[in-house]
Amino acid sequence: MLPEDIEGDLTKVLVTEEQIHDRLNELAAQIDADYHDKDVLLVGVLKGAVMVMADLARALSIPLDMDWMAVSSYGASTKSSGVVRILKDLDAALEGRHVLIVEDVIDSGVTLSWLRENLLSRGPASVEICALLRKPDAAKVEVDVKYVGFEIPNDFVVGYGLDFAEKYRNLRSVGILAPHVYE
Ligand SMILES: O=P(O)(O)OC[C@H]1O[C@H](OP(=O)(O)OP(=O)(O)O)[C@H](O)[C@@H]1O
Ligand code: HPA
Ligand SMILES: [Mg+2]
Repeated sequence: MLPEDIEGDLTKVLVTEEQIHDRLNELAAQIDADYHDKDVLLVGVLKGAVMVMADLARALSIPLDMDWMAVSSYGASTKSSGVVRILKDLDAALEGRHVLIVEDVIDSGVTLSWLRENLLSRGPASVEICALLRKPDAAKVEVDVKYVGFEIPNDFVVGYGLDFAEKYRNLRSVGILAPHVYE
């Protein structure tokens, strides 16, 4: 259920709390199998990936480390600026590490294609990506993503970590933001 004062801000709920929970468990089973003999470092991309990271990490059975990076390209807008900035870098060194980037959404692909290259330049053993949502029709840059939760239409969505101007991140489901909120 949505809080009453927010209900009118969404045109519809796209992915429910239960669907997210079930899909993350499926992805966690794949990741457990793929990394059973490897030490994995989960890299969460602040702030949007906080919820995915927290729930995915708890669904995994393999031992793992967690680190965080903050990058931003949207600010208080529904359009990517196209320029990715590091707001907070990783604490961990990546040489020889198996890195799994955890993201909320791949929209234009600009953030993740930039981030993958940036992390690859630090000498890790591998870099893969797990994203809860992907918008295939919005892709400006192709990104090779190993684990995807849901493919969604090219609408601006909020909830489960995803914001508009820092709001709505705490919604339990993912919904389409009504255009009257941002137009
Ligand atoms: O594929 P792209 O078009 O690059 O968009 C995806 C990125 O944009 C959002 O982050 P944002 O810059 O809004 O920062 P936030 O996570 O703090 O909200 C989202 O969390 C992804 O990181
Ligand atoms: O649809 C979106 N919602 C929130 N943040 C985003 N960042 C890229 N795409 C989106
Ligand atoms: Mg954002």
